[in-house]
Amino acid sequence: MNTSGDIAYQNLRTSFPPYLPPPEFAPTSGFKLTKKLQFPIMISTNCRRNEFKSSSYRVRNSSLMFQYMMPEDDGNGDENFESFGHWIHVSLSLFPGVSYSWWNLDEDKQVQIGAAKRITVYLALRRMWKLVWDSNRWVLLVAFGALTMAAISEISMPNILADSIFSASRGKTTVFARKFHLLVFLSITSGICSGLRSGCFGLANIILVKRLRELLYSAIVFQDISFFDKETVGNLTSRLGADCQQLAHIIGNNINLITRNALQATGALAYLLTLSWPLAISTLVICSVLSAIFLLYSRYVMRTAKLTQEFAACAHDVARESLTLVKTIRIYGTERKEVGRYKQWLDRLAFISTRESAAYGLWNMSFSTLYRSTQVFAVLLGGIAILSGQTSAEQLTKYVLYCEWLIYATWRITDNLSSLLYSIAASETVFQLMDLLPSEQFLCKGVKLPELMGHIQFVNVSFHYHLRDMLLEHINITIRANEVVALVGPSGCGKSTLVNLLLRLYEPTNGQIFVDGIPLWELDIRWLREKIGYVEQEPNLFHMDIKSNIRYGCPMNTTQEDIELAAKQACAHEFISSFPNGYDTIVDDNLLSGGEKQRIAIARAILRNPAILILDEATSALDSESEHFVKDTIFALKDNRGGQKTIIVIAHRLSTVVAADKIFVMDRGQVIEIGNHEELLRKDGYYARLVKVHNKHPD
Ligand SMILES: Nc1ncnc2c1ncn2[C@@H]1O[C@H](COP(=O)(O)OP(=O)(O)OP(=O)(O)O)[C@@H](O)[C@H]1O
Repeated sequence: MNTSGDIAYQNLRTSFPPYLPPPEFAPTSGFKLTKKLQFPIMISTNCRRNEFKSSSYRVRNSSLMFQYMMPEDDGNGDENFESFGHWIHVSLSLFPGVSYSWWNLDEDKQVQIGAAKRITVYLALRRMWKLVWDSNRWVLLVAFGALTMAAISEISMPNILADSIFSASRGKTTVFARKFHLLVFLSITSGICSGLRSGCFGLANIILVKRLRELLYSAIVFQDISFFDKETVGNLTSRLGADCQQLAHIIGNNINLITRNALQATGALAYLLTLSWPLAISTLVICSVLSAIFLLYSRYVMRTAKLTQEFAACAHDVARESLTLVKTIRIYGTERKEVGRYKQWLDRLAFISTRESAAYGLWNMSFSTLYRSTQVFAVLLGGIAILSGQTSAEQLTKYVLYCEWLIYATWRITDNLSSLLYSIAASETVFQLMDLLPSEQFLCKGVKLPELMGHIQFVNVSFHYHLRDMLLEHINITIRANEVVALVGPSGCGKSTLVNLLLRLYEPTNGQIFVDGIPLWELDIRWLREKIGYVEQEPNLFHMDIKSNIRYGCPMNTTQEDIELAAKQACAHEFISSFPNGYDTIVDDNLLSGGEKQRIAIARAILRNPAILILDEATSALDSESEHFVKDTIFALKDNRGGQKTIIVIAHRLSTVVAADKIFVMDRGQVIEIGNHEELLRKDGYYARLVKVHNKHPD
């Protein structure tokens, strides 16, 4: 790459990072910045276009923002010709439809979201209408009743207004008084009805957003765990927040205003037709032209809406992630990098919004021009009609007033229609998520056994995560009821995954898991999970008091004494009691140490007196003394508290596993050794080697 081109390119990248491809896709030679850095500046089409196209950066869309690079001048170039070509290029870029048009949108994202099923305006409206109607139909009935009354009152007023003025000018006192009283009556009616209309539609907004969020949230919560592996939390919360709010405007604002203005427009048109049909038709023609322009504009709005929605969700996701990991960011000093990452999405949002605003400006310009020309046209035609004695000044006044109403109503309709289409476009992803069927696990009612013994069998089980290689291969293990077993093996060999399969968080790719002789998928999974106590490596706490955190998800009624006993067994009572508010202290994920969180999670698992207890590195953050105490208590619980327990322990510390009845040694997704501590030592295999290493470097 030549030096000047290289530096220039780097400068451009620094200034406009989202709009230029990364350096590996940059033109390699023969490019320099032109002298004319005028708006809009572009990337020359002679550069390595195909490479640009194949990259994730769409130069076609973005280049047209501000950059202009031309092949390096060999010294013989014709300046005038270059300038002329430049301006042609610039002028053409202002028109939509040209491949390098300024109006082209950054549609990389659309490719990704293209899977979202298209929804028609009718279907979206019907769904939203039903949501409000089913919750409170009276709100809608009163709202539409008030809307109709207000619209009729308002549209009658210009006619009566003109009648009053002209009756006064003609000295007809009685007529004037009657019209004046009518005006007062209509003013009061329209005032009351408008207030009622706004209030009821506001209420419909609230109902709709609440129902949308309820339904969307419950649709999301009941998805398979693998769904959450694919979707980001920020994306989902953005759908629940901003997108639902956007959708709620459809009934409360858009439909409300569109219906009101449609009624007013119909009334105005009816009056116009009675006044003068040629004038009415000329106004109609102008309204039709406006509608045609609006159609073009609305199609553009639909596309910008979807992109805005997606980019906003991505920005939200980045912000959520950065704020959640703020400590890591501070420690690694990556604040600026994170701001840059967030800004990248804001830039893309601004890119779309700029075009959207420009399109809105154009649309408003067309409207204003046509609106004014209607008035000019009316005065011209009306003036000719008055001069030739075909119409009166009163009729012309009424005509001009109603003409204004008609055009104004048309503008309000189209304006709200564009906002409606914007929301409908945003509704696609929301409805798509809402329509997801709950996980199979919640749809089928499985078998509930009278008692869970805790006999577990993995028969030829294989498994891989979505888009990953096979992780577990042909696992055949048996865990007898009331046995304590340990899973041992190097990090990443699939120990936690094995447990995830037992909890049915994922389904095996092959093979079957049996619990008490029944295939796992035949059992009522909620019932089974009630009987399992699970403590994960990095337990999470909810933002609520410690007592509620320990009691969380417990299927039976518990007293304060039960909670305290469980906390004592988990070695948690002492530190909880040291807090000023004891068990009522509000905690969350950030307010306790790792070891404290683990102890609360262990207390939570002990409290529910499970038939199967799974401890996945559950004591890894505890000091040795507490770990031994907790381990001894848990093992002692085995035959205690009204029922036996099968205990599965995953641990790296060998001190935790030596007491197990059976140890499964895993490596690269396979169980390679089975036996108790002594048996495995005698085998002198992988486990024995682990013990030797451990004895050399005890933790
Ligand atoms: N949700 C997931 N999606 C894709 N891959 C995953 C997922 N969860 C775990 N993995 C991958 O599966 C492999 C096994 O993970 P697993 O947590 O079962 O290992 P482990 O033996 O419990 O490790 P450790 O002892 O470090 O906890 C890892 O390579 C991990 O990256």
